[in-house]
Amino acid sequence: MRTQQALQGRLIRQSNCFLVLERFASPEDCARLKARMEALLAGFDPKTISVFTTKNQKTDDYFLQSASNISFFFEEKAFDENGELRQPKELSINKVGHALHDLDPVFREFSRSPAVDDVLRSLGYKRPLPVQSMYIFKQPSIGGEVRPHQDSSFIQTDPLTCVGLWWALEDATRENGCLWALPGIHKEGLKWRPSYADGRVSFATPQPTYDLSSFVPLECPAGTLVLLHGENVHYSAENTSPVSRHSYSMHLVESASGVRWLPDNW
Ligand SMILES: O=C(O)CCC(=O)C(=O)O
Ligand SMILES: [Fe+2]
Repeated sequence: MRTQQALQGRLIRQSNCFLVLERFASPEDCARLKARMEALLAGFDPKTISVFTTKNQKTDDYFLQSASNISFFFEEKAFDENGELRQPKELSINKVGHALHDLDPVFREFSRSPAVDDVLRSLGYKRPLPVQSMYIFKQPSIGGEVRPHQDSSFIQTDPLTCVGLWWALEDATRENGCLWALPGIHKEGLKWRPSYADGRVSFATPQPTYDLSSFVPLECPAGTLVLLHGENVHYSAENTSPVSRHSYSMHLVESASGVRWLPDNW
């Protein structure tokens, strides 16, 4: 099974810039990660409020510091007009990130498993280095969209080596906000990168717009691993359905010699 996954994995970098591998994670893996996230959420005090949206990306300190923390971001639509949560905190969080793969033992074990390592080696990575991870909830009815983007815009090395690993922990469908990807776009290179002002990352420069009719839906059952080339453009729509769409994703770069981490990355 592993070899088969590894061989399929090699194809992605040469062809469509994404690959969907069903049954990569077992039902037990998915249940373990979901239960762990439930426990982390139970210990979270919702007084720490930071909203995550990709509409007009902000860089407050809570967001910036989340690179090396387990931080909680609310859905934009989680609050009523008085600023109070409309639903329990468990159904109000957009995502948790961005160092689960390092700081949490359960996510760490999953993220650094031999199966993950096999896939990365099959893609040609010699010293794959995880740089960020996140758990996205796509909450029922209020799960926010993630606008079309390339992961390499935010995670840059010279040469570019970012790759995204995205796991469906619940079935992902068009109704609950599955990923959509643009086949072949990685061949056109990196389209946009954040600018930097006063030593801070800024999303002020306009991002490219894409014709959404050219994207393909990556609908998949729980347990599926989706591999995304760093220059692939992908997005996910708002979840207006009554069903959540939990996922876990991790972004990695090559850290072998000859590859330089750009110092102005977020
Ligand atoms: O899960 C989503 O909706 C988007 C995730 C994403 O953009 C990523 O993992 O790179
Ligand atoms: Fe992404």
